[in-house]
Amino acid sequence: MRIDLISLFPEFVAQCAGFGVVGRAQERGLLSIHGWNPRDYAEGNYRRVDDRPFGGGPGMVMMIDPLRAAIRAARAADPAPARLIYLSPQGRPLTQSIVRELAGRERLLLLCGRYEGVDERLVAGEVDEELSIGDYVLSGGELAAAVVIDAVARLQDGVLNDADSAAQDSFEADGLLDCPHYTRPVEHALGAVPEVLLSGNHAEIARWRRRQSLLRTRERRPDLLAAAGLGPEERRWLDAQPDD
Ligand SMILES: NC(=O)c1ccc(NC2CCCC2)nc1
Repeated sequence: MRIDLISLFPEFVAQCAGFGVVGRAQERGLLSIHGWNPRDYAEGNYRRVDDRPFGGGPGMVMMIDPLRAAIRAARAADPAPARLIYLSPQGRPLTQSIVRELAGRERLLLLCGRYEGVDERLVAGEVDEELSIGDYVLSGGELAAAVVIDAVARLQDGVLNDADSAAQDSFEADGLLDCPHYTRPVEHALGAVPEVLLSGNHAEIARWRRRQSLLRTRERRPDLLAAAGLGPEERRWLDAQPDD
């Protein structure tokens, strides 16, 4: 997958994407990230990329033309078509199902705003989709872009060495919260490991993990439980079994 970032700080996002599985994905050519800085396309000796907002008010607004030129340069750098995604609190809330959909694309163009945002005519005229990583305001879209890149990159074939780990991620499998995880030592001052996980009985372990996910989801995020489409036997099972 190819990802092009339009940002005043493209190196910021490239740095974030340089670690762990995403960094390895780049080393292995499963993912390539390219930065395009609107300042490189700004006119005048001050290379202006922002200006004061019409109608007054605090802060600055990113101007159309430097962004538009950077977008054009990014599109021209590769023949593969791509939809332009703008990261902002006004966007569609990002979910794992949207991540899965994005992960299937050949290419992503991510537009990262700064200041108070970008001129609305650029959004209306050039942006194909607006996405939000959550209901809070950041100083720039770069961190949101880094989140999208991480979530999408780990789903690329060959990125996670044990493919199951991605498939087993609760949001992956069924939209539920993840079950608890344990590792050595078995005994610890902070407590012991649930016996079932030491039993080697894989069917029983899978049942226990599923029920833990269900219990946790009901407890912490009942809204997700409703959307998870549980089978009737799981509902009975969830209500019937005592906590172990
Ligand atoms: N919740 C988010 O996904 C998000 C994205 C961008 C942003 N800030 C940017 C948007 C335009 C200027 C700064 N804040 C929050």
